[in-house]
Amino acid sequence: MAGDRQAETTVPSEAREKHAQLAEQIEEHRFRYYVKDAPVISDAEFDRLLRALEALEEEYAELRTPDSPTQKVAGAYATEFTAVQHRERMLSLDNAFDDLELAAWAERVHKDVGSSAHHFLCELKVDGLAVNLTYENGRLTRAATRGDGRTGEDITPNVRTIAEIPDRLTGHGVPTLVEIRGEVYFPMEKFEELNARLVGAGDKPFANPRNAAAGSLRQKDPRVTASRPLHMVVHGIGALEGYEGLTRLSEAYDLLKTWGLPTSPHNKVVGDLDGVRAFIAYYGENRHSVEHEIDGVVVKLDEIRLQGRLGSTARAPRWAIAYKYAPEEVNTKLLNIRVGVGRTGRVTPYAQVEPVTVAGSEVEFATLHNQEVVKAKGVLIGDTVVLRKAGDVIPEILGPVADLRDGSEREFVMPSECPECGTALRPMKEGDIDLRCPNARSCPAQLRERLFYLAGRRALDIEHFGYVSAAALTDPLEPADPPLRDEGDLFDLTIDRLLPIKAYVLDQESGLPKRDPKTGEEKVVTVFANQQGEPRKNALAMLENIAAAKERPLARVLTGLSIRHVGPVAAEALAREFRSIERIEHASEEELAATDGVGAIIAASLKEWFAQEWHQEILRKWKAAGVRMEEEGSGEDEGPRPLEGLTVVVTGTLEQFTRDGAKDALQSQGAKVTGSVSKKTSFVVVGDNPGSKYDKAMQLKVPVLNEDGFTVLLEQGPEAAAEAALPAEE
Ligand SMILES: NC(=O)c1ccc[n+]([C@@H]2O[C@H](COP(=O)([O-])OP(=O)(O)OC[C@H]3O[C@@H](n4cnc5c(N)ncnc54)[C@H](O)[C@@H]3O)[C@@H](O)[C@H]2O)c1
Ligand SMILES: [Zn+2]
Repeated sequence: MAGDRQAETTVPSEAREKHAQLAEQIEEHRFRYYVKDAPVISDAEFDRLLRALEALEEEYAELRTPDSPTQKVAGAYATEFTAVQHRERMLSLDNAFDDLELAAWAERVHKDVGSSAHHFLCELKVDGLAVNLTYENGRLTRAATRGDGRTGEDITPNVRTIAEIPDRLTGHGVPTLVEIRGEVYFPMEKFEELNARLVGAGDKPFANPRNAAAGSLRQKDPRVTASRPLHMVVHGIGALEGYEGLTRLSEAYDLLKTWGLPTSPHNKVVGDLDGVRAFIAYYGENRHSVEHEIDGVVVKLDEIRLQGRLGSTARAPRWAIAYKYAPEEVNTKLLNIRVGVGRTGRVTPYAQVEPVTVAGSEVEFATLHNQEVVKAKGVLIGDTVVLRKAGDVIPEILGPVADLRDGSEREFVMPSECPECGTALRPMKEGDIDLRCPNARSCPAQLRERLFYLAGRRALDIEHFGYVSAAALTDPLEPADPPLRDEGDLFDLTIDRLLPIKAYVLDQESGLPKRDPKTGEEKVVTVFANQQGEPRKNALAMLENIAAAKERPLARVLTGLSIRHVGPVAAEALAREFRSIERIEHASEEELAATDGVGAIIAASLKEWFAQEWHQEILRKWKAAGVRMEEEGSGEDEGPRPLEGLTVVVTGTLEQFTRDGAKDALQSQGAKVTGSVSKKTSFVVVGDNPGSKYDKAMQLKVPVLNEDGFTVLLEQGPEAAAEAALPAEE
């Protein structure tokens, strides 16, 4: 035991203790991850533990014994399954967490292969679990998990339920024996559905899709596996007998594909490190356009002979490396589930979590969509949860870490009353899942959100009018009567009304008052006046900008009214077609619905909106204040509108006009342009390849104009055009 004594003399006891502690923690987490399919920490946290262990071993080489977790293929085989030997070992992969580590690996590969020409094969790192499929004379005879790399768990009956995995290899050159390595994964979009089913049956939900894949495959009863939407993608070959002449791994994949195995369409061979970098950058950007979750890119030496020359360590091949992307999943505590009230009164639960950093930003809130989603996800208030932030998408909660529950967690109950105004919540229509606060006019939350939107970039674009102003003007602490009862009063604001206002500083994301970080008290400010009671600069600028906003184009005014379903695009279409709010109001539902980019839902919503008396009052007040109610040039002074009252459909390709050009030409003379042909259509203008609208016109005997007839319409008016119309088929 001389070695031991020597080690004791050089390794400080704290380091040794630290090492033992870390190793034990790591083994514990591996057991939870590989055997129970229920990890309690995130992968990023786990990787940190492993890196800490590696760092210690870097410093004190004596600690790097063969049984250290850094030296083994992680994993185990549970006694519930029959243990099976892999013919060739299944290895793990070394990781690179940044470009420097990647370059260092490439450098070593270059050195080791010497002057031999070589290529890099880039693959996606599929986030699932590894399986080993043994085919003998083309028949699937065994499927196993990775286990500890030498011994895995027999899951043959389970794997047979996966449709993508062939029972028999077909095609030319099928070998006498081959081990196929691949990853089984669970698609993200089916994940919530699975958890909903599990929770419904009183079972534990999974924390994320990776655990769901592992848990679904490692089932005693293969019928359970069969009920889960599992997929597989091939990423390697183990033992191979009875096939000669494979030189490149990329070519081997092509061959496997001809045998019927599910290979990845994303693999790419590149000549140098810059090619690898480009691949990494591309999938870093397009991570979510892939059919499975990925946590990185695996780079492999493509030449099989050179792979053999580089060999493997006890844990991983030297000829491959896994470049890890920034993690998108973290674990955090679900502190509370609150509900927020949106611009249209929709009440949505959202999660308030212990603040965490994920994908580069600090997250404190995550949407939960509606009460059914909360149930489906199976999360309880007080749970540790997996929080995911995928790219620019708003953060979401994937699932709970059920193994960490201590019994103090409680279920979320959807409130029956609006948290801001106390009105009883109800669905808008029977059968709607979403609940709404029906107090649209004066619910402080709805009014605040509407005003904020109205002042926003997509609508009136009023500078210096932000979330705090919206809240202060509609629901101040003082004075008792707010300067705005609703958005109708916006353009009548005066500085005198603003100066006395005191209000909370509201956080836009949660709608909750911000707190002073020192005292913890809710911040109250005189929003528009300084300490001397004089107007703040911003307040004066805001008033100026409100006045200027009266001149915004009609589409923006329309957008700002927060009519359900009428966003900037529909508003634009309506403004172009009808050119004034009055004409929109008086148009029939059919006319509205026939407008390109509008449709039946928006038409119905418009009708509903105009029918409300308080909406009419907003329009009256805005009009009196001088807000633009019609498109520029749509008034009396506009010149003749010889096509007023006509409805025209344009279809097919014209020679002299683009589609928009034809539309503008018609609309500038007062015609209405719609997208579908009906009995009320005055003319259908047809270019080349007109399609079904032409047939419909013929059927309904609507006059059809070719391009010449169209010119007649524009230059000489409807009577002359009727003469120039194509003869209707009898
Ligand atoms: N949260 C926890 O408690 C916990 C515990 C243990 C492990 N883990 C996580 O598991 C991972 C470590 O596991 P590991 O040792 O299997 O290493 P690894 O996942 O980093 O790499 C090896 C594995 O990658 C898979 N893989 C996916 N795509 C591949 C491709 N195209 N080519 C080759 N292989 C591909 C293979 O299954 C292979 O076994 C880490 O992400 C770690 O964070 C987490
Ligand atoms: Zn309300």
